[in-house]
Amino acid sequence: MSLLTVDDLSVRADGGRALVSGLSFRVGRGDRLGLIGESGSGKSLTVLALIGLLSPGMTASGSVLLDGLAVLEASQRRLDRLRGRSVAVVFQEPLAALDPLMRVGAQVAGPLRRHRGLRGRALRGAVHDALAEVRLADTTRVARSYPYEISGGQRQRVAIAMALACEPALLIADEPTAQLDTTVQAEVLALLDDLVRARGMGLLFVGHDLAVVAAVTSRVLVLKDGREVESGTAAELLRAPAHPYTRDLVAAARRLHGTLAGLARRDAGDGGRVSRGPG
Ligand SMILES: Nc1ncnc2c1ncn2[C@@H]1O[C@H](COP(=O)(O)OP(=O)(O)OP(=O)(O)O)[C@@H](O)[C@H]1O
Repeated sequence: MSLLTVDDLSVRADGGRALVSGLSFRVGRGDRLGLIGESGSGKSLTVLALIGLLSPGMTASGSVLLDGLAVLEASQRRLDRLRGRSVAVVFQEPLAALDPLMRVGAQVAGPLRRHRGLRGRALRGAVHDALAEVRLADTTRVARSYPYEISGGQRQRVAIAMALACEPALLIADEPTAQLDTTVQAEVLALLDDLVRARGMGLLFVGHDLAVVAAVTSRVLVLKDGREVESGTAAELLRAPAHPYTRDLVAAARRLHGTLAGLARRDAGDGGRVSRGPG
């Protein structure tokens, strides 16, 4: 059974025109789907609709089945249970997920305590393990730090550790590396790639940069003005984009990263592992 099945999803503001229109896609365990589009194309509204977090005044129609739950019709209580357990989201800005006044270790401990019932020494050990798993060196120092005392890349690693703490079946990553500089971005992408593979999770990766999205996903859906304009394997879209808009995205990615040769090499042979740099 598919983990996430989206059928004819549309999102409207106050009954006005559709901001997202007729989207359909599926993500199964171990699948990696990219959702790509320029600013304002409807990526964030789609993500919010999938997890039942659209703001008041926005309405979604169609159907979203996430781990067996019909999200658009679900009660708040069922949605609360779903988030964290079946699906976790990593957003662009890690500070949105972190409390600025709380030490990092206490924040990572929160979901581990709630979802896994851990306490005392076992909980401290699990916090250490969660921080080590996202390749943070000196986990003791990081755990004692406040979010503003660590770097942007370290904060995003902490946000990923919190998202993974409840062992979700599906990870949604909404432009998780957009705020990071190129080297750190490549490290965080490689980390996500490894974690998703190791845990056999489904991944929905949202972004505006085709080189980045293609580096961690196998299929890509291109969104423009809230509609799908094209979809296919990442390699197909990079080599032979059919829609003019996709061609623009490929051209933009080439300009940004100089060359897509690294990705082409990956697709040709080294088992789909993410290259250490997006270009
Ligand atoms: N609460 C809202 N009320 C009305 N319109 C909205 C609301 N939120 C988003 N929109 C509009 O819906 C469209 C899609 O927005 P969305 O935030 O999903 O785009 P996006 O692709 O995620 O862009 P970005 O990459 O800049 O985050 C935009 O035209 C936006 O102005």
